Amino acid sequence: MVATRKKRGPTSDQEPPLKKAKAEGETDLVENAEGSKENSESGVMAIDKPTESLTDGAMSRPKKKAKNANAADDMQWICGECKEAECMIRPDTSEFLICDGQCERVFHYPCAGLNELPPGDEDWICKDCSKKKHQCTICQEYGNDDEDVFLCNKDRCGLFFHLSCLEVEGDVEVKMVKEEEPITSRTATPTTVSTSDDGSSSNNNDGSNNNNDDDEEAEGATASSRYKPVFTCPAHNCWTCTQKDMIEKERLQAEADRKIGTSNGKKKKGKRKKKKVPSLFQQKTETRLYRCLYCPTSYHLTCLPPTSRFHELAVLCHDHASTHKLPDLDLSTSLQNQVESRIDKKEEQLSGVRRRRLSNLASGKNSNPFFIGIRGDRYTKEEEEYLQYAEEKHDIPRPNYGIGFCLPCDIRKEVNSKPPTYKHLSALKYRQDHKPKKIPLDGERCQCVDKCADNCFNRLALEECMGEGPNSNCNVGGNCGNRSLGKREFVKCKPQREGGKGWGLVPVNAVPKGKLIQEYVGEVIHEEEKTKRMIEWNKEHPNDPNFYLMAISKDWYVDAREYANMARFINHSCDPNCKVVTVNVKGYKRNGIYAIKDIAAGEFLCYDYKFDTNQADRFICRCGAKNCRGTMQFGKQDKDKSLSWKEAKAKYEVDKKFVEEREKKMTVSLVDEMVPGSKQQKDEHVSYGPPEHKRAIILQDRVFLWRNAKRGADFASRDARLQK
Ligand SMILES: C[S@@+](CC[C@H](N)C(=O)[O-])C[C@H]1O[C@@H](n2cnc3c(N)ncnc32)[C@H](O)[C@@H]1O
Repeated sequence: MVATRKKRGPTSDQEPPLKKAKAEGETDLVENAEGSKENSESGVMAIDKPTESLTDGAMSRPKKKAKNANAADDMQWICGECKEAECMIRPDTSEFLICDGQCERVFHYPCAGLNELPPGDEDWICKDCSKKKHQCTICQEYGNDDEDVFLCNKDRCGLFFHLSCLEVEGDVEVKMVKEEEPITSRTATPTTVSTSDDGSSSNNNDGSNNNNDDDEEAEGATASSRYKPVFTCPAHNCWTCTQKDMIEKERLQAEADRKIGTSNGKKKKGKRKKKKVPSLFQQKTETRLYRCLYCPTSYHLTCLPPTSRFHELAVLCHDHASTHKLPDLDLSTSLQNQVESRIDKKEEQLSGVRRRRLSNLASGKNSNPFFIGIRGDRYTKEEEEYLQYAEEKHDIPRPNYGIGFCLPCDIRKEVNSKPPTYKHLSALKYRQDHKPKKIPLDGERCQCVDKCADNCFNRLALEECMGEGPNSNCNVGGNCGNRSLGKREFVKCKPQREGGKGWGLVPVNAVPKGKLIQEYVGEVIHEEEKTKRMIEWNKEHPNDPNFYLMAISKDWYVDAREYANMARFINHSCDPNCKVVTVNVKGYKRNGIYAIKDIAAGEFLCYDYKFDTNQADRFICRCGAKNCRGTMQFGKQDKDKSLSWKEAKAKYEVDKKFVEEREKKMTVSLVDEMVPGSKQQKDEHVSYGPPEHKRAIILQDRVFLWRNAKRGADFASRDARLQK
């Protein structure tokens, strides 16, 4: 996705997309794998001087393109609404809109509720700015501007806060200034300072001021009309650096180092005095901050704690890393990925010389204090020697990303960072108070001899065999072959990123057709609880695209959002290699995911979600299959494909004729072999499908055999397929 950026004022200290990042001491950055400046189609870019900064990035509407647009104009940003670089509603949408109001956020225009881009030469104000209501960046609750929530005073920050939330956050100084004084005076001297000694602000949420010094002035006027809180929000300080104990540790370490230096007598007479290097924390105050996509927590690049997550588009702070999702990153065009593959390539070339990985060579000196062993911004002496040696002796040119090349973190670890966490379950989790009723098994014993295969009665009735001996429903017993869900005979799988769909699941080894892969487990909840959870989740996470609810029986659902196993990662495809089948195991319905094709090791598993929704457009499918119906909703394609009455009748006639002819030809009756009981009963089984008393269960489980058996549909074409 490519977009152009509207020219804005000078930079502040926020720099959301890491893609445009330059770390401390880093030289101007990166070229693509071929060494040329990155082309704009890829969304990956070369950066000269990032001249501006916005919380969620900024793009122009077409006519507002910056006059002096440079290479930095072509870059990806994150939409303030959907928190993605790519628009989910209109994937072909390549342009962002920037709000000309106070928030200055950017949006995909469909996410801003527009059908088309407004004219480029007119100002456009987002919904929140026009209503003068914004979300508090800490608690996410909406409030009226300048009454409940207040804008951070820092130039072009755009974030709003409740004063009470800032108080909880701590360390934020709130000053009250008279409204008639220009608030924009970033230089304005506050008339009053109302923070108490313990650091807490004495302001009320409505901005009123209880400070006695100002009682006189405030008399006769409502405080909110005269005073306004002025503060710099936490987004402008590095969270790590403001942890006092760390600063103290740094100070002690520096003191200890100084003492060792002096006692070793390193300062020799006559030697040129070494330039004083500022401490790590002093250095950092000059550098940019990277703000969490969901809160004001910001870090220096070198201060990102291991519990945060990030890639070149965005950062999730230590609080949001496990509960929120990073924007999708196209690995094929990812800057980090490209740089890493160049390192790999270089290492391969050099492997005859030395086999050690560049990334293992990092010294402590400039390395990230949180990621021990990961280089900061320079090659170490050893790396320098190594590259020089390769160049001189083996004529291998130095990588042209140059010495200053720096990656914010170990690339693979971050780009392919861990899948979202959930609480692992090995079986369905029922609620004590509210549980589905046990559904008795049919009670008929199967007639299988060595093995219960596809023609086992229990299997056909979507029941697993259980027990042994006379009371069992199985003629074989033990390892009959129709007990895999009960025995949890699952296939070993691992989660893996699946482009455009978040995380997916792949089997470690090849899986033959028909095999059970995993069970879809989670909390078993009733319809009412499901509705309640959906409403709550949508309210709290309006942009979360992931759904984990699966029907298990009438009015009962499995919710795999919080409690689950790996099956929760299996994505949808319109041309699936798996299928979900609801099976009765010892009286309880369970959803097994079975292979319907031979599946190679490492091939993404997928089944048709058949989403029961009337919002087809909200559930856009990106499976890429030839027969993709464009949505994960069920039925759209089926409706299009429905036959006309004439066609249906013609088909029926063909089928009828086929069955009649086949019956005449049959020398051995399949019925006699397969179905127990008298001739009359057998015919009934075959002509009318399973017994009538199973009708409800079978229809509920969508066993289409029932309909087929009843109507005799499409036998001719099925037979033709089998013959093939
Ligand atoms: C059960 S989750 C699957 C795991 C999910 N990808 C993740 O990262 O946790 C279902 C969600 O995955 C995404 N998804 C699955 N298949 C998809 C597809 N074919 N196209 C687009 N999104 C898909 C959708 O957001 C969907 O709501």
